[in-house]
Amino acid sequence: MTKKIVTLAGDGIGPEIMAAGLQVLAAVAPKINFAYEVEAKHFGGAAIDAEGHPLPEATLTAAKAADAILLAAIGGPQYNDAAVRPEQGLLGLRKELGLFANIRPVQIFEALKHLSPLKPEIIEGVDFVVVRELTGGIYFGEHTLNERKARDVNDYTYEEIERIIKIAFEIARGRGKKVTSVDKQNVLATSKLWRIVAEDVAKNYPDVVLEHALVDSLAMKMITNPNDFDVIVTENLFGDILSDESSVLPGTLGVMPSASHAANGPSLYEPIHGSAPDIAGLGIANPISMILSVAMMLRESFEETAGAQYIENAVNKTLLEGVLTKDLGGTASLSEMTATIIDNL
Ligand SMILES: NC(=O)C1=CN([C@@H]2O[C@H](COP(=O)(O)OP(=O)(O)OC[C@H]3O[C@@H](n4cnc5c(N)ncnc54)[C@H](O)[C@@H]3O)[C@@H](O)[C@H]2O)C=CC1
Ligand SMILES: CC(C)CC(=O)C(=O)O
Ligand SMILES: [Mg+2]
Repeated sequence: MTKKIVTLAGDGIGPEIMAAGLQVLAAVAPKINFAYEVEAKHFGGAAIDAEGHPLPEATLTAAKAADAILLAAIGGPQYNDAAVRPEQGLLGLRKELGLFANIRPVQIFEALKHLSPLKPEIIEGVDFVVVRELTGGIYFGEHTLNERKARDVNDYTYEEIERIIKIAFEIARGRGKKVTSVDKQNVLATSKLWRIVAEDVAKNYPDVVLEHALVDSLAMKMITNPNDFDVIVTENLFGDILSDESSVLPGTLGVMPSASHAANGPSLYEPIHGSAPDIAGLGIANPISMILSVAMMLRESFEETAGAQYIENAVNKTLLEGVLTKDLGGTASLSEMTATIIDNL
């Protein structure tokens, strides 16, 4: 049956990397007999410009009816002082679709080892997953701002914490059997509850080791001892920051994909980075984050493991051949890298 994929290209480098991701999908589909149709929708700043809202009704309706959603990136400095910002569309979409579980894998491609700013012996074998809670916490609490005082509310219910911790344990069960739950339990009430829930959930997973870590020192250990981690689970804000930090291990945000899942309904796949306004339109963005998001979609929404593997192998081969974009210290353009990945499929 033909699968319906809704694409949200968004802003900045978004349209460039989305085009690359779709070219790779089109090239791999015949190899795996994957039938799909694409419906492109306005989203983020592009939707504000076209329709006056970052998440137009038609976009939301199409996303809800999709089999999977591909999102590139949104945002840009031109919206910094706007009454409505692209980021509100992103948060709104996550909330509307109930995409509470954001999975951000961190792996080091063989070819990238020598490009990492860290010593090869530190990053050798690194393979962990950041599981970020995506529809609660401080991004979704009340925000008030006046000239002399501002306030952002961070709240979590037991159930919101429980469902994301369960996801982390399920993932850990299928891999290294270790969960590192990250909080700021020495200060925050939400973190005290987080730790209690983590302990409760752990009782149902005797085969998985649970450890707790405070977010400040964890941020340091992620860089000095990245091999200590298997599955890291944490709240929305900490997960946002820690996952960007984890991109230092491979050396660039440009190779970092993600998947976001709901209890029911379509999943969404997107790079972890933003719209990179500093390089937008130059044709030099690294498309791998988007291309690997396509691979995650094939594997996690459509059980097309072979298709995902074709893409991942082609990316690895391309990097080994030394076809590198500027963020990786190379001179390849986005289109040269995409074409080489397609040749290597
Ligand atoms: N999911 C989304 O759409 C997200 C949107 N944003 C938005 O993106 C805008 C820019 O935010 P920044 O803080 O600059 O973060 P960013 O992630 O867009 O860029 C940070 C740095 O990484 C580089 N970079 C990112 N992706 C790259 C790629 N594929 N290839 C090569 N280099 C890449 C950029 O050039 C920049 O130097 C803001 O409006 C922000 O709100 C930020 C994060 C996520
Ligand atoms: C608007 C932000 C919450 C987007 C972001 O930084 C992210 O999802 O990683
Ligand atoms: Mg982020």
